[in-house]
Amino acid sequence: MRRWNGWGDEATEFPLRASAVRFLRHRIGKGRPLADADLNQVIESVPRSRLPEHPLVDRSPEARVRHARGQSLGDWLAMRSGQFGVFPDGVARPGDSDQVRQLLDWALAQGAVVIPYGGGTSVAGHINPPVDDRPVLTLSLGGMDRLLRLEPENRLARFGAGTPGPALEAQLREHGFRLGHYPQSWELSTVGGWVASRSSGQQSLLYGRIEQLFAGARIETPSGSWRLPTIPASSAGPDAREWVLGSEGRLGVITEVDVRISPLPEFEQFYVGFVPDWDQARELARRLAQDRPSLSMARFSNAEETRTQLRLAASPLALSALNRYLSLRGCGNGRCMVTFGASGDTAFCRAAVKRASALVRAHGGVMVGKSLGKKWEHARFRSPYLRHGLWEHGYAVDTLETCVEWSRVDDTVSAMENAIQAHAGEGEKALVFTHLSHLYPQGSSIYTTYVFRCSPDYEQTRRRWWAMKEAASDALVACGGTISHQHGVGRDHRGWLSEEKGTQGLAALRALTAHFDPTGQLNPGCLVAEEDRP
Ligand SMILES: Cc1cc2nc3c(=O)[nH]c(=O)nc-3n(C[C@H](O)[C@H](O)[C@H](O)COP(=O)(O)OP(=O)(O)OC[C@H]3O[C@@H](n4cnc5c(N)ncnc54)[C@H](O)[C@@H]3O)c2cc1C
Repeated sequence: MRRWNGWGDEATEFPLRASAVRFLRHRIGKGRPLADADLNQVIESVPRSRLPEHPLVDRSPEARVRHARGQSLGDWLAMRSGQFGVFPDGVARPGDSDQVRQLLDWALAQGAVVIPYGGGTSVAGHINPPVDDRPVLTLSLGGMDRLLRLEPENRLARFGAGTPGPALEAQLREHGFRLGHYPQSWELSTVGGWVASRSSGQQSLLYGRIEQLFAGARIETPSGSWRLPTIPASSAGPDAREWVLGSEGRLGVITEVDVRISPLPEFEQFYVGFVPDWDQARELARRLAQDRPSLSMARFSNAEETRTQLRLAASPLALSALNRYLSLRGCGNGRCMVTFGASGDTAFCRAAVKRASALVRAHGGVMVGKSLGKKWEHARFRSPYLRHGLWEHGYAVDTLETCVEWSRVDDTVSAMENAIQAHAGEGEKALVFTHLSHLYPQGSSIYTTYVFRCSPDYEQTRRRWWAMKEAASDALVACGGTISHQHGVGRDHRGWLSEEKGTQGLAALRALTAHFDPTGQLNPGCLVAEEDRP
């Protein structure tokens, strides 16, 4: 069963090793565990629903609790403390596009706010019901999780928008295909959510971001139904698919998604190497992005991330043997971990791996065999469970991400990390570390994680979290970065959108939402603010 107040399945744990707890205590102080609220108490606090009965709408308090929050740290603190603030008035679970149309028309007639809900894995406040005089209906697409059409010749597949990653890949695998879109939230996030929030998967180097995989859709909007055809390419004006990508539930409910698929790879393996320092790691990343040696993924951890990841994952004995070996091979304390993978035709992949390994060595580095690569593959979707292990020991964790040109990478990393550290709180420290993992010839995404110990109470912990997030967001935007490379805008990042879109761009975005949703009932406050409407 899915956890009501955290990540993933209740049966899956990721406890911290004793050596990892010692490491955290040494770096940021002894953790301060906070007491968790009880589900039954939270259920009792849910007010009466303001929606009338409907056969497809569940108004039970438990369903409303389970759909009230996403997965940002702010959401986590709200769920753990039991201080939710607002709950949706009902949760609808349609089984097909016609039922979505029916529910949307019904909700619009009730004057209700409608929040499209995929997997609820948003980390930017996308699906949180707003404080509103109108009732709120959360429209969960989870029942629409099937392969609807397959066109092998055209390498196209159509899915119900609520299909989560594992179900999507399993249905394609039966026919010898894959999508290849693997965000870390893959276990729970859905194909409709990926499109609506412009997601990027771990193997974007080969398969592309969701923009490259998204071919067409059916969308139920307040203004009517809309089918986006799967034309491979067109010069007939702006591409309407771009309006839907990143629309965050503001234009309509995506009910069916057409995606571009690939044959299952003949070969797929992941490898780990180390280079002596960050300058080498960043230059190697740039070289790989610009030479395009046909890898499917590549990730470059800075020295702090390398240290922390190995401390959390490896036994002290194995770690000290590895460190000794790396030091002997010229990768001392500043060592940075490089993870890369190749997928596809065997001969092609072997050549790509050979070339990438040679580049690691050319940057003073060393490859360490396949076992660490296998470990990465095994843990790639398990790491979100680490949040639980940290929380039990009194530590909170959050991430921030952006994308900048290569010439700005170093300044942006420093600005983000310093801003977080400077706002960790009086007498407090944060453990801050960064990696580059989505590479483009022009630049790279930057992904920064920060771990800090909780304050003595929830409110202080929340305030410190927001101070760090706000300062780092100001810093990354000041460096010319986007407020989000892959997590989207939601409600949490809205304040930083104008720097990227400009006055004209924002006005056009508002006009677009007003066209599809003239009465402002679809996910108001997400992406752009209501009061800013023309
Ligand atoms: C641990 C963790 C790791 C993550 N890793 C990644 C990562 O590697 N890459 C990445 O890109 N993101 C990542 N994310 C963020 C998140 O998973 C993505 O934004 C994902 O695309 C959201 O999908 P979802 O189905 O959960 O959508 P939801 O969270 O349910 O919704 C997100 C937004 O999309 C809208 N929406 C959802 N479905 C529809 C629909 N059918 N029609 C219209 N609007 C819809 C919602 O209204 C909302 O505005 C991560 C999140 C977590 C918690």
